[in-house]
Amino acid sequence: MPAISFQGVTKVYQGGQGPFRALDGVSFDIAEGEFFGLLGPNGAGKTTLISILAGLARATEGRVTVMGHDVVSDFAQARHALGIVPQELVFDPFFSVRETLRIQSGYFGVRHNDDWIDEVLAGLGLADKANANMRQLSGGMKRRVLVAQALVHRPPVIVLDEPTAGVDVELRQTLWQFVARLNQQGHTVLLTTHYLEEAEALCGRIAMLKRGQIVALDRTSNLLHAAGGSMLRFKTDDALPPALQARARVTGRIAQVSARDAADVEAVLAQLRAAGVRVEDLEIGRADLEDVFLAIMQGTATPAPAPRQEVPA
Ligand SMILES: Nc1ncnc2c1ncn2[C@@H]1O[C@H](COP(=O)(O)OP(=O)(O)OP(=O)(O)O)[C@@H](O)[C@H]1O
Repeated sequence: MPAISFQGVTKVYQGGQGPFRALDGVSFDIAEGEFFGLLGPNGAGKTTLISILAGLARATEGRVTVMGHDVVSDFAQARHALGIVPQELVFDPFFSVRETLRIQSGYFGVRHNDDWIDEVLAGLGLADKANANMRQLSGGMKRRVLVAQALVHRPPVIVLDEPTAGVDVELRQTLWQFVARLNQQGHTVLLTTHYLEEAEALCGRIAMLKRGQIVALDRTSNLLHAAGGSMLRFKTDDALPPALQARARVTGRIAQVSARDAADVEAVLAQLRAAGVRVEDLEIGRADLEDVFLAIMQGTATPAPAPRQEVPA
């Protein structure tokens, strides 16, 4: 049984300019124990998909289950299996951190869970703030409490929606260490993020969403591999020869060209030389997830083979 299953999920919004398909037949499964990344540019439909998963929005068509529970017909069970860390901060300022977490536990019918609350507080670097009032906390500390709140009922499936937007490096590290530990203990994690290096470091598989459709879904290592092994980056004032233009990304004076392997790197350099392109500050590096992401979003890469339902190792 998958931890999360999206089956033909379509969402049509009725807007001023007629109906708009924010999601168009999204289907994929996330297996139990996976650390899964959902990436996409602004407006791709990530928040819409997460809202449907959380039971906050209804799919126009299709079905979503969490640990086998339908998010519509079996809402309470599905919601209980989920720990969702939302983007926005909403708290009652008069309660302490511990009270806030106890109240949240109560919503899920969980009591006498102070040992777990202590573990979560320690894991998130909040142990010394347990008795502080919410209004005394900095924005970053409040964000940690938000994560703690999502975890009080020990959900098997943890959903992090842009959890590190505008968050400092220290919190990002604390958060990732803790979430990685929970994942090792068997919790399934679904992460949406704009920080591609985070997704690359943490996620075993990644789905990329573009205009409401899944355009790539594979193991992170396969996506990186499919993008071509290397990336040449250099500065130039000259126009690239047409053959290279087609596979280059140019931003101002900076050009980036992907290459499959060392022989291909040689071939690119030879083409530049033959065309008389003057190159400065040449660097040859490994393609990273950002390269993959941009290539797929711009349609210059063959995306990884159509969504595969591959069970993680
Ligand atoms: N309530 C709504 N009514 C009409 N259109 C909507 C509504 N909510 C979202 N949309 C549209 O659906 C599309 C997908 O939005 P969504 O918020 O899911 O994208 P996203 O991938 O989460 O983007 P971001 O990274 O900016 O958060 C967008 O074009 C958005 O304008």
